[in-house]
Amino acid sequence: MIPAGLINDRIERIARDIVHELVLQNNVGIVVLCVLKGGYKFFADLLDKIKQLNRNSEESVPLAIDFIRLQSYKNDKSQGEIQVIGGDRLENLKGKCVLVVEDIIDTGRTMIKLKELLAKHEPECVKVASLLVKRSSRSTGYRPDFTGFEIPDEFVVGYALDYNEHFRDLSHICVISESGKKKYAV
Ligand SMILES: O=P(O)(O)OC[C@H]1O[C@H](OP(=O)(O)OP(=O)(O)O)[C@H](O)[C@@H]1O
Ligand SMILES: Oc1ncnc2c1N=NC2
Ligand SMILES: [Mg+2]
Ligand SMILES: [Mg+2]
Repeated sequence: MIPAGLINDRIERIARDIVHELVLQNNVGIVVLCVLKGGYKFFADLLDKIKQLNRNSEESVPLAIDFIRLQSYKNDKSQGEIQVIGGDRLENLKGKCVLVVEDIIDTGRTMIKLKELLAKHEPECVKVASLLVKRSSRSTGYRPDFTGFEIPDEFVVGYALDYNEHFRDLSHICVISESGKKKYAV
């Protein structure tokens, strides 16, 4: 389990790393791209921290935001096929530095698919921040540029992570029990 307080502290640290690496060393516009649905909590809290840091530093860079919805999980398994369900048209990413904000990298398929999609729009650079990275044998080995926590190969919910759309509203990140998986299986 990762309690909300620990998540908050870790996001403060990641925000600092991102501001140093991305915001201060960039002369192109930055677009922060939220990967819905699971990424929305990390996205909102991370943006708040980045804005706080921006306010305190003399130079602050305007951050544009964009959303894309990608779906591939049913129960606790990736369906292999990543569906792109709506989201902004990504034309305005051309020449920009894109910061992708995701909740978790498990097999890595979602991120690989997203990077392919983004490449078509010729961004200046793509950096990925994921709150969680799962150490799993199913992983393609993809690693994001910024990571919150490395977690063991367990299915977790809460803080916008779901199991068939349940438990996104939990404040903490918890491992779902076998009985919970059975009860909410589709
Ligand atoms: O690395 P992967 O194995 O691809 O798994 C990670 C992705 O799967 C989940 O999304 P999901 O398909 O559950 O959609 P959701 O974000 O709407 O919950 C999660 O939010 C990541 O986007
Ligand atoms: O542990 C997880 N919890 C929620 N959603 C996902 C997970 N792994 N890949 C997608
Ligand atoms: Mg997702
Ligand atoms: Mg999900």
